[in-house]
Amino acid sequence: MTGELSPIDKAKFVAAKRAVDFVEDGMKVGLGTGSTAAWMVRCLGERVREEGLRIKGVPTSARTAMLAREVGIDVISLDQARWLDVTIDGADEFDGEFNLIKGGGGALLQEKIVATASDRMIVITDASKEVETLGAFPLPVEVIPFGWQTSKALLEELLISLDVMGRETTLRMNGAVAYVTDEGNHILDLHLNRIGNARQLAMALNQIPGVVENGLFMDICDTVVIGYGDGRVETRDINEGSVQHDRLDFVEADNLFTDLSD
Ligand SMILES: O=C[C@H](O)[C@H](O)[C@H](O)COP(=O)(O)O
Repeated sequence: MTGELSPIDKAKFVAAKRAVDFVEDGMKVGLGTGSTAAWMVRCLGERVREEGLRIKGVPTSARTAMLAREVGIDVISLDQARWLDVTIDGADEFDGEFNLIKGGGGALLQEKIVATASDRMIVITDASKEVETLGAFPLPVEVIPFGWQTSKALLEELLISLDVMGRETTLRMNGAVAYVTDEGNHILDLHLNRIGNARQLAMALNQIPGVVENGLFMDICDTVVIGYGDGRVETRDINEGSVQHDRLDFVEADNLFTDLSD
């Protein structure tokens, strides 16, 4: 099966594999959402089964909860956990200061709450997600369904007042109907190209009535683990200012591969 993995999936796998080394016995762990995070959940499940690692996992979506249970992780809610030792999650973009765009998979709200309630957030990613300036990836904004078109209009006015470059705003669709998040909300994707002042935009977006949360994760991520298709892994830590390199193989992906489409 490993022979069929694309270089990008290999990169995601090795990043996930390295990141679960940070999880220790007894920890409460936030479990991210997305294709990269799904590898991490599988790798963590393997440690639970093989090493008897005792952890509690707090999933950030219904799909992650299902996968976590499938691989043998003890799942609890954030309210049961209250505070977490670490959260490991993917990202759609990250910059040099470890600020992120997340929510490409629609899970940004639970992801932000869980990551913020953690001592440490580790992002796992392939190298393609690194950017100089955030914004090439459309920025997801979660809005409540009631009056979403009014929220969209207010949001577009805000972008003009902040002089943000690209201003196209699209309602995320699921086939012919509006996409609905785990919390029953919709997502507006902002096609901005380049976000000059992400900090200012993140704060201003959440002031708009109807906006629940936005996909800018500012000052939340501590560590970025970058995987490469040839098995190399780079770990950057913002607090220690360190960069570590090593190399993993793909053998274990054979056992862990279940459903890449997550
Ligand atoms: O809502 C989804 C999450 O923010 C994901 O972590 C993000 O979209 C990255 O997903 P993937 O690992 O599939 O590229």
